[in-house]
Amino acid sequence: MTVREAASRSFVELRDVERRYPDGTVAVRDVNLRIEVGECIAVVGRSGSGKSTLLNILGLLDAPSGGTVLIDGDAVATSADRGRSAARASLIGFVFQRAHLIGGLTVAQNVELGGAYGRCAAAGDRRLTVPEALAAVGLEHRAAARPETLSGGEMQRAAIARTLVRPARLWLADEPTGNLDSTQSSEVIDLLRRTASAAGAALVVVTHEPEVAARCDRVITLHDGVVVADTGVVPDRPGPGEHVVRHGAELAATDGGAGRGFVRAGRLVLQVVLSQRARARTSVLATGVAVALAIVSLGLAQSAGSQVTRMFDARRATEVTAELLTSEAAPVPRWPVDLTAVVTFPGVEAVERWQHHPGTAVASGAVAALEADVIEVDAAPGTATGSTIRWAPGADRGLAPGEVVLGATLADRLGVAQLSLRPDVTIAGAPHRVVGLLTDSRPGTATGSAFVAPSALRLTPALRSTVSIRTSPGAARMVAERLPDLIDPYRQTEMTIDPVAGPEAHRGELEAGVRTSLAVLAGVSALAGLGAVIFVNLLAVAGRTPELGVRRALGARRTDVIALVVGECLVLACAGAVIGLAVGFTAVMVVTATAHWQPVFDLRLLAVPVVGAFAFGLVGGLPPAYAAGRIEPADAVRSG
Ligand SMILES: Nc1ncnc2c1ncn2[C@@H]1O[C@H](COP(=O)(O)OP(=O)(O)OP(=O)(O)O)[C@@H](O)[C@H]1O
Repeated sequence: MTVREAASRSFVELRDVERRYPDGTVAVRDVNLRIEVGECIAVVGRSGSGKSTLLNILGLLDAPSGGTVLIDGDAVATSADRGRSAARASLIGFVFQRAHLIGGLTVAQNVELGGAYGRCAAAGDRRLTVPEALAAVGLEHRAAARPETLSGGEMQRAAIARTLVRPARLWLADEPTGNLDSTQSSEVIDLLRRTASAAGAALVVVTHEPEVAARCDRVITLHDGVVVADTGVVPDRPGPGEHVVRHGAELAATDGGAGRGFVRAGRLVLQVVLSQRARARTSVLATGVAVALAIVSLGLAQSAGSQVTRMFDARRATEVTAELLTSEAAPVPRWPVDLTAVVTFPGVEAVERWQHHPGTAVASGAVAALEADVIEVDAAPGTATGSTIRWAPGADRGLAPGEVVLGATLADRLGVAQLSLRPDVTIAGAPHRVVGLLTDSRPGTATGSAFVAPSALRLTPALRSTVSIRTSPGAARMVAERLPDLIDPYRQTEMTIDPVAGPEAHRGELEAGVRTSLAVLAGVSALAGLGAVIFVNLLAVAGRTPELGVRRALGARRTDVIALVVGECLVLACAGAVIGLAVGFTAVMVVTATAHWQPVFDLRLLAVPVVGAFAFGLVGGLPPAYAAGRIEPADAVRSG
């Protein structure tokens, strides 16, 4: 560009500008204007005449549907959002009717936000630091105050300070005194004029108030979207070459690089998170509950699974039962069953052999004769079978010849259930003293049988023997495999060995069932939490439309707003995940301790909060971020 071109060029130029809204309303048309640096212009007109629309086009919040807007010779108004955002950040300052300060941030933080999205600097850049800007508007004593505690005039002064920390050279004020009384109104307009002039900026004020318009150098009147009067240009201003603004690619170099941008974005995220306590609490809570539920479900799945395993090991892998059958034709095995080899086999802890003599005559004083199953047992029943015996007072808890332990049912039938009376019964014609009652027996319902020590009684032939073996944990399978050789090396008897029939298969099935159902519970709770997080964040974004609009007006690109919302969601999700992890592990400890289970902590569970934080932050943050990215700044600042 030649010096001549620069000299003949206006700072802002509108050529045949038109704005037609999608519903067909033509808000402004045929607007041709030139604005020079240093001018103070009032835009007046009846309600609906197009003043705000014109201001939004000048402020690059809205794009014209026809015509050209040149700022410093660049047609930025019709460029893509990214270019308009960058130009907004570097050139434009807004003072809105309602100040649009962000609640939850302090006045100083609000002012600081004015420079937060600036990616470029002007030569001779006159922007102020936050304390300087606050001092310039007389608000240094309210730096730490919340915006909601300021008076209307103070709010507008804070909004002016927010513009002073920007390198803005086109200041746009939409009804800046609309909510103020006449004294405050004059003060604010004078302050605006003074500070805009000191910043070397042009000031355009939309107003309904004639007193405000009277304080400006030039008045433009709109009627039905058309400029019907313009009092002209005041020549007392810096020359167009005096402020050369560098923007676009050339200015990106002054951005400070990706690292600084990241730190700046992080600070903005933290500001929002800390300022929106209620939303932060709800969001953290939803993530925390979901992560805790997932941890509890998965943690308990492991503990419960291992509990199932141990129960199986404890109950099943320590027991072996062998049934030995002979036939009536050859009731006595030719090779005598010898349990010595079984008793001394490694891992065997106790052996108990029952020889069943069915249909043996049993009688008592009260009952003449019954046929019952008489079982010869080496010692007292219960060493390996876990049978429960109620012993008679003074009995030595063993069976000697001439003594009998009666099954509780049989004792009832014989009318000898009163052990204290030391009853006698007759078995196969021989008298026996009842020394105990068998009330429960795991290998079968033996409460109808009578137990005697091996003796010379003339009993019916034993066609069935049961050998019950208790082993050390885990040895049952090996004992079962070797049992036929140990008991009956020549295979004289028919033998069934129970159980140890692949308990791992059932165990694995059961364990998998427990794990699957709890994993489904974990998944459902995670989805419910995610839904809650998305809902809360969408609500939060909807409530923040004016705030996000202000950020956009201050130069934030769509991607900045999206990154801000996703960043906030990530921070909240991380906080929730940490809390969820702590609560989840505590709950697993409490539940397992209460249920006397062995707690199982798989380090892989630590992945749950990490994955949870990312899933809740990113997946939960994307829908609200998308909604935030779609906010149109022009509509958003109007809606506030
Ligand atoms: N987003 C929109 N969609 C459709 N029509 C719109 C939209 N925004 C504004 N308008 C219409 O465009 C016209 C100009 O509106 P604008 O807000 O610019 O006027 P204004 O002079 O600023 O009014 P006021 O002084 O009441 O704020 C009005 O008829 C308005 O209803």
